[in-house]
Amino acid sequence: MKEDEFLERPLTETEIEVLVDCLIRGPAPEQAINVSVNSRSSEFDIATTALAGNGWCVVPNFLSRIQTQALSTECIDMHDAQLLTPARVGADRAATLLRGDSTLWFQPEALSTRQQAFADRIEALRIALNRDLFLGLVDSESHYAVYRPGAGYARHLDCLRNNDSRVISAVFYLNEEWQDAEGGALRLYLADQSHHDVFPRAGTLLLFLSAQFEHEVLPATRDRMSIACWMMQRAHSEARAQL
Ligand SMILES: O=C(O)CCC(=O)C(=O)O
Ligand SMILES: [Fe+2]
Repeated sequence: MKEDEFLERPLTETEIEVLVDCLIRGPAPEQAINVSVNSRSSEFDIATTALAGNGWCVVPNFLSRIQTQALSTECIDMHDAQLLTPARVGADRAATLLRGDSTLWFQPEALSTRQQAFADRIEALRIALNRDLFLGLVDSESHYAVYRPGAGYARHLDCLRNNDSRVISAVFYLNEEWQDAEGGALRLYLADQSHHDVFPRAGTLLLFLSAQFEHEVLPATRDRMSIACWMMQRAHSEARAQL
């Protein structure tokens, strides 16, 4: 294949895997040529450009339909088994007025196969964001969230008190055949005082800068499932402590 031809089309999944692999581990000798040719091009180019311009973006079909359905089933099963617990806001145990979801944090050392598929994609995205936007993201954390009908999350910012480590908020939705009339939009408040509603359709990933965008989860008429994820930089307080 000619090098120009290679650059003019999006990368295949295999090429992306190779690229990510090389970024993490360094290229295997037989992969080195392709990777150097493609080091500025990835399937997340549209997302990183939009994020750089607007501070937020929507990535459709972040995982395959089968992978998304598998996560959705696992989330429902874990919810039915009462493994999710009512979320808290900071140290407040009676926060249900502000926030009505139940959550279960992913355990990085004990991910299910389906959670691993999500974590691998997030890792590829984290690497692309660092490469293209120099965000210095070192880690991520994720949890399942279920909002029962009528539950929401009042307008808020995702930054934790006394901790500036969260840089990117990423919300991945797990709801098949969601209808707008069922509500449940994530309302993102924009700098010009307008807002943008993102409906929680299966396969959609919403990304936004955690410190810049207040947002709110509107109540829905059916169960609403998602994976909420944050990509983090080293907290400045932590960095200072290590100096
Ligand atoms: O589920 C969503 O759309 C957003 C959830 C959220 O804002 C949060 O967990 O901080
Ligand atoms: Fe949030």
